[in-house]
This record gives sequence, C-alpha cells and structure tokens, in this order.
Amino acid sequence: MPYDREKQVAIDAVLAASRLCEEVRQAIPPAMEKGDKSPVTVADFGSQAIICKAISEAFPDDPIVGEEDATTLKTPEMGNNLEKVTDYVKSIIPDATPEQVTAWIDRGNGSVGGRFWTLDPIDGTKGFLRKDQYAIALALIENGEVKLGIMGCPAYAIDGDIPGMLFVAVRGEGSMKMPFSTGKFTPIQVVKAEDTANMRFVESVEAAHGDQSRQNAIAQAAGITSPSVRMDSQAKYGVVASGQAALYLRLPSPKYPNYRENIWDHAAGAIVVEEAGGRVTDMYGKPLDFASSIKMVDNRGIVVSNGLIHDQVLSALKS
Ligand SMILES: Nc1ncnc2c1ncn2[C@@H]1O[C@H](COP(=O)(O)O)[C@@H](OP(=O)(O)O)[C@H]1O
Ligand SMILES: [Mg+2]
Ligand SMILES: [Mg+2]
Ligand SMILES: [Mg+2]
Repeated sequence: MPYDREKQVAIDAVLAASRLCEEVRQAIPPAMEKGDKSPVTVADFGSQAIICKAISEAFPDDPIVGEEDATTLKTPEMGNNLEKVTDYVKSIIPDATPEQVTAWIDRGNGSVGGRFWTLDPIDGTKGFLRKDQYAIALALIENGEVKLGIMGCPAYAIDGDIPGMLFVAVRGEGSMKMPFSTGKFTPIQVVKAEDTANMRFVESVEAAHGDQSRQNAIAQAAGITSPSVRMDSQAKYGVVASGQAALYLRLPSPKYPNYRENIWDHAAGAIVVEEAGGRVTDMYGKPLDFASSIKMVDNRGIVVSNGLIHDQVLSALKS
C-alpha cells in the first residue's frame, strides 16, 4: 500500500513521543515562556526531538516543519532545561546527547514544499499543563494535499476507558483509531443523521483561541441543542472523526482579529476527519491551505463537521 513505510515510522515515533510526554506529565512540569508569551515545556522539546530523529533517519530528504525550535533552549536563561530534555529523551534513546537533541529539534526548522512533514510535538500545551487533553500531531503533505495524519492523544478516554488513543488516516484508505491499551486498530466514521445523541459540538477550552459566543450561536443555528463540549488540542478532530460529535468550530477570536492558524495545528486532524467521512473547511467554505506557508494566511476560522450539517453551518456563518 502507498505510504505504508511512512505510516509505520510515524506511528512508532508518535507512540514513543507519547510515552515521553506522559512521563514528563507525572512530574507536572513548569512551563517556560516563548517569545510570543505562549507556554512550552520540556515535553514539547523532547517530543519534537524524538519524532524528528525518526523521520530524519527514515526519510533523510524530507523537510519537517515543526512548531518548536532549539534556539531558546540553548540560551543561558533556560538553566538546565536542555539537560532535563536530554534526560527524558534518553528514556527512549539511551545514548542521546544534548548536542544531538538540539540538532534533532532543529530538523523541525524545514520549509513547506512539494513533500514535507508538519509536526506539533504537543498540541494543546495549555491542556497538557492543566492535565487535560493534548495531542502529538504529525502529518505528511505532498503536492498540497495531506496524505497521512497521525495523532497521539495520551489523555483521551471516552466513557471511563483506559486513557490513550492513536488516530491514523491515509488518503483514500479511511481513518482508524487504536487504544494504547489494546494496540488494536478499528475503522472510525463520523456521526450519522439518525444518531441524535451524538449531535454535539466541540470547541476549545481556551476562550481566547476562538469566539465561544458566536460558536454557540452557529451550532444552535445548525440544529445542535446541547451545550458545547470543551476540549483542548486536535483531540477535537478525533471526537468528530469517531462520531462522538458532529461539529468542531474555531472562529476568529475578537481579541486577536489578525491571528492566522498554523498548519501543524490542523493538518493531521483534518485528514483524520475527512477520511472518516467528514468535511473540513475554513469559515467561508474554502479548503485549508497546508502547502503555501507555515501560517494559513488565506484561511479564516475552521469548520469541521460530519459533512451532513456542513452547508447549514456555512450558511449560518454568512448571516
Ligand atoms: N488566538 C488564537 N486563536 C486560535 N488559536 C490559537 C490562538 N493562540 C494560540 N492558538 C493555538 O491554539 C493551539 C491549541 O489549540 P486548542 O485551543 O484547540 O487547544 C495552540 O497550539 P499549541 O498548544 O501547540 O501551541 C496554538 O497554536
Ligand atoms: Mg505552542
Ligand atoms: Mg498546536
Ligand atoms: Mg504545540
């Protein structure tokens, strides 16, 4: 099958990074602050190091566009954080050195192009710090199209199950989920019209990452009567893909009207939903542009649905 090797390498890397993240989380890590004031932890850096190493070794010519960068980690203000990251990486790669760790992280400074990977080593860092949801999101993009998406969601548990879920999608082959606890893959599908119990909608926990009052109004206009389920990270795409919600809305925050979404915040989730039968566009119905730059400059807002209610949501957004 096409992308079999990419898929296996990516799954193994995301599962290894998931183990590192959960290990860090046992210790409730302090957050460091990035230049844009957003938080980052030793686990974000460790996860990026592990995944970039794996992709680099298997596909040395493939660029990786990752969220993190080792520049800050190397500065004196960072204290012993590089040593801490290296120690966690060593639990997966025993002979790793700090120099290798920073070089692996910086493999994520690649550019978009014909074929490249995009990586969010921890999506939902704020959720990770709160002990809520987060995702390790990796996608392969070729000629403008996401071909493969992997999401590791170590805190994902539905109905009291043991936490930990992997979502995998290959273009044209459908979407699968795999509980970490069983290792068994099963196909997933978006919610169908008759399944009214799952006609829910999901949105971010972080009010500043969207427009919650408008999101709720639009969901109601699309016939969803129950209150939203708030959840961090691309785990929201997993919820829609596996038929536990019909809609995920992320409308521009009135506080940050010029914000543009990053490709690594959506590429993996988008293919998982599309291959499960759903639809993903921006708030004007335009396809998301994952190939032109790191930021989706020509897209505003994100609409993720089971497909059936998509046009209704888009028309509600017009009025
Ligand atoms: N003003 C804003 N509007 C939308 N998204 C934002 C934002 N500020 C930050 N984000 C993004 O929101 C992501 C988390 O999504 P969610 O709110 O769904 O959990 C962050 O990813 P990271 O946690 O990887 O930095 C960050 O990229
Ligand atoms: Mg971040
Ligand atoms: Mg993110
Ligand atoms: Mg991140």
